[in-house]
This record gives sequence, structure tokens and C-alpha cells, in this order.
Amino acid sequence: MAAVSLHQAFGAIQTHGFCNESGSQQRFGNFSVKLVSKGFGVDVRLLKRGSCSSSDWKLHVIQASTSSTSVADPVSSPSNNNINDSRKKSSETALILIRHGESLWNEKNLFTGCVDVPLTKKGVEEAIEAGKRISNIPVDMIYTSALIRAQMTAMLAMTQHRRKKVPIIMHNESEQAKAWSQIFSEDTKKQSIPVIAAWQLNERMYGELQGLNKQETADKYGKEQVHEWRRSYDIPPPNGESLEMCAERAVAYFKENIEPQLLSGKHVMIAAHGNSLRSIIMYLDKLTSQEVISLELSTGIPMLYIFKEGKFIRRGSPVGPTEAGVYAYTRSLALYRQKLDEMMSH
Ligand SMILES: O=C(O)[C@@H](CO)OP(=O)(O)O
Repeated sequence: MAAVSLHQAFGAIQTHGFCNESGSQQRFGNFSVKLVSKGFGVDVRLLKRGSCSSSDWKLHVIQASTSSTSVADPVSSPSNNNINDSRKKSSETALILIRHGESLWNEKNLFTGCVDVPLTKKGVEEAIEAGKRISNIPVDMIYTSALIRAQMTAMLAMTQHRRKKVPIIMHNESEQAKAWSQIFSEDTKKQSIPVIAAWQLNERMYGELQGLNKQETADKYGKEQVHEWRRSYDIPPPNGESLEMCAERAVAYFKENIEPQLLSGKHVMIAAHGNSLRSIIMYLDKLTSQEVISLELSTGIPMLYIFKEGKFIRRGSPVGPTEAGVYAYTRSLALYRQKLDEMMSH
């Protein structure tokens, strides 16, 4: 975090808070002030309680930008001396997991697996609701499976996000697709969120159960057999993938592609499926193959993890902006939300 004295850094100051420019001796806690200097909008926080003697002020620089309307992303503004380098040294990043909203085959109670079925109207509503819950959590990158129900969920959820960045699907499937979808403005790029679709995050392949009715299958093969196919760790359904096989690709993808992004300071959202997410959660929460049997994920409920010092800390499901109990928030996330509130009130 950059600690600079007020006079060192800026000439004119406008404060929003308890202090005024005359430097009265009021006591105060952390609050945001806006410095305007040489046409640059710079948001800062006071480092510690103290007097308003401006020469003594130590300031936390949250973000400097040339645009007064740009949103400071306080979560990615960590303790280091170089604001341009802030992202790399971010001390914590957010990881959001969302199982897709209800699909047309969930509604019909059919085994779906890798069949590419869209959301129902209820699923669309669930995705929007999920979006409200995460509307204050920073998102820099989105990973989805290659299946439309996960992609619809991610996109619908992002319609609710207060940061208003634009999610853009990356097309790297061929050189031409890559070339033809290039963006030629750095500013526009900064206001967008890359969306990466990866088949490795697809639902577990359900083999010869795909398209069959779950109840009828249980009636035919017995409840226990079907439960074993659906929830055991290492028993695959006929010609399909076990959870273990699904984990081999989904968790490997997570480790190779997503973890490095979190490590580099990016906040990530993953929209995927009941079983591909169960396998990832098994890894994040260090569940045993016995414990994962009883792990059930509801459609459209976002889960939040904080990645800090190489560890994943489960924070529960974020609540919406109107709800009081923001138990999911860390201090950094609360700051990010505060920033968004400030942006909205301007
Ligand atoms: O049909 C599927 O693809 C999955 C998720 O809906 O079923 P299960 O409930 O057995 O995980």
C-alpha cells in the first residue's frame, strides 16, 4: 500500500468525510476522500486515525486513474508501493462458483450429462437472482463449461453486476476466430471480462443414462444402484464417467488454468454443473470420497471462496445488496462494495 504524505502527493484536496480543509483536530476512522490533482481523480483512504493536519496524513492509494468515473477495485489494491503493480500482489482474490439454473431436462427429471440443453424460464430467473447475490463481488474473468446452460447462467448473472463490465466470450478455437474477434481499444478491453468456455468443466458424462428419466431408471434398476451411479465417487454409470473421472479433467483444468489466474490477483467466476463443481469443491474443501457423496448443489446458488495465501476459504453464499447480513464479505470485499456504492451515488 502506498503511504504518502498529503503534501508530498497533491496540492489541492477535496474531502468527503469528517474533515475539512482547515485541518481541524477531529478524530475519525477509515473513510474515503477524493483528491483532485492535476486533473487526475485519485481515490485514497486514510491510513490510520489521527488529526486532520494535512502534512501528517498518511494515505492509502486505492486507485489512480485518468477518469473520474472509473471504478476503483479496492480488492485488487493491496499493500504495495506501486499502484500500477497492485494486481499482482493482491493479498486475496474471490472465487465464485455457480451451478447453472434449472434446465429443461432438470424440469423433466432426465439425466442430462453432456447433452446441451438450455435453461427453463425458472432457470433464467434463478440465474438473474444469483447475479443479484454476486453483484457486489469483483469479477475479472469468467470460466464456463462448453454447455449453453452454464453459459446462459453466467451471462444472465452478469446482467445484474454493479460494476457493469461487459462479459465477452473468447474465441480461440482457430487462428481465424481469434483474429476476427480482436478488440483494438485498451480502454474497452479494461471494461470487459473475458469469458472462457472449457469442455473440461462440462457436466460429468452420464453415458447410457443420458436422456433417461431418473425416477423410471430408479424403478427399473433399483434406488440403490441408481444412487451409486449418481453419487458414488468411483462407480461410473454404464459407459459414462464416474465423479473421479470427471475430477480428472475438471480439477486438472482448475489447477492448470484457473488457480494461476487467482494467484495473479484475478477474481474469477466459474459457471458449471452439479458434478463438475462437486469435483472442484471436493478439491477446494479437501473432502474425502466418502464426504463428497452427500454434497448436493442447488441450481443457481452462488458459492464464494476467498483465495488467500494459497488457501481456499469458503465464505458461504453472497447475499444481495438489500440484505443486511453480509456474512460473505471480507474487509476487502466490503471496500469494493463501498466503492460501487460511491460510484452509484455520483
Ligand atoms: O442429469 C445430470 O446431468 C445431473 C445434474 O442434473 O444429474 P444428477 O442429479 O444425477 O447429478
